Amino acid sequence: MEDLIRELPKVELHLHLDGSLRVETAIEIAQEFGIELPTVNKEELEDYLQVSDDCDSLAEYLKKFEFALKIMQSKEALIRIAYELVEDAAQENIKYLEVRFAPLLLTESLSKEEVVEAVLTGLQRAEDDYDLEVNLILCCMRHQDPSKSVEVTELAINYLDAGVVGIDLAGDEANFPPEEHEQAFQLAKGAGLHRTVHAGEAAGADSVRKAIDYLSAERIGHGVRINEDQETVEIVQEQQISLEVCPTSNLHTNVIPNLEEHPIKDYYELGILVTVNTDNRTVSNLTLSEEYIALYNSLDFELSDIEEVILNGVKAAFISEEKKETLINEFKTEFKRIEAKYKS
Ligand SMILES: O=c1[nH]cnc2c1ncn2[C@H]1C[C@H](O)[C@@H](CO)O1
Ligand SMILES: [Zn+2]
Repeated sequence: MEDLIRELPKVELHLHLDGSLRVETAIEIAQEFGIELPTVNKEELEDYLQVSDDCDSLAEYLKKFEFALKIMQSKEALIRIAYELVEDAAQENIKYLEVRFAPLLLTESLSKEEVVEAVLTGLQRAEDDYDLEVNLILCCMRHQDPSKSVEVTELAINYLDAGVVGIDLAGDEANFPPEEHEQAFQLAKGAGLHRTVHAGEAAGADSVRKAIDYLSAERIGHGVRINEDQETVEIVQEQQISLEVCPTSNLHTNVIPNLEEHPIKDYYELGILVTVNTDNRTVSNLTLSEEYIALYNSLDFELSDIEEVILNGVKAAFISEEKKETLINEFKTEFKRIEAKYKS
């Protein structure tokens, strides 16, 4: 079953570039550019880039991005890291990928335009070399002044036809409410940019409601805690807001006590459009296939459920209805072929 899951065509919608760089790459870039790291030993550096079992909150989890952000301040680094992330995704048969990052955290020596262009270059080179489509989402950060979110949105609008499809709001949810960023998100909506918001992770259902009401979120990053309020669950159902669920990340930020108690199965059974994602491959030391295997082993998802969740990912993707239909048909054919192969 595990091999079969690895082979299934997949989609990933919630994946942070700065939480997913290869540890070896971090070391090589640091050496090449004279960036100081606490250690150049791979196993030791993993402790700085990966979350430990005793991480007890999102705020603590977010500290794991410090060294990655230091390494990602040059064009060369950004091109390489973006390329390698798509390569890693292609290796587990991801056919459609949305990558996200916060451009304003990477402007120590580059302009924000140079940052976005370097990432797009890396993504597009990998798209040319591998059989998958990739789009980019730019993150606004909760702790930054709302005017910075407007700046990120304007940047996203400039690259709307060049690979950027939407904006996100990320960062410390417990201490910074979403409504302050309303102007940016309404600007995005008016310009035809898609909107996703991290919510219902380190704060409750109220945070999800605000993301929908003030920020016109079409998708919610995580949304684990919507079940704290029945009305919010109903709104998510009625408005067909999709959830970018990242079960292992939720375990690491201490939103759930163990995978078996993750509410994703309840949401799936209610007909909510749940999708499955890794969030941060390096921080959580995880692949998307492993995340699906966890659903199978810990949450009683059957193969048909897993396939349905994969198709939910296509339905929730920030692409045209036409592309969705093409991908859904391709995936269904592949599902049948792979199932037949493993039966025989
Ligand atoms: O799960 C998350 N919740 C909130 N913020 C997050 C999460 N994972 C990553 N981030 C932040 C840290 C990164 O620097 C930023 C942009 O990728 O997004
Ligand atoms: Zn995230």
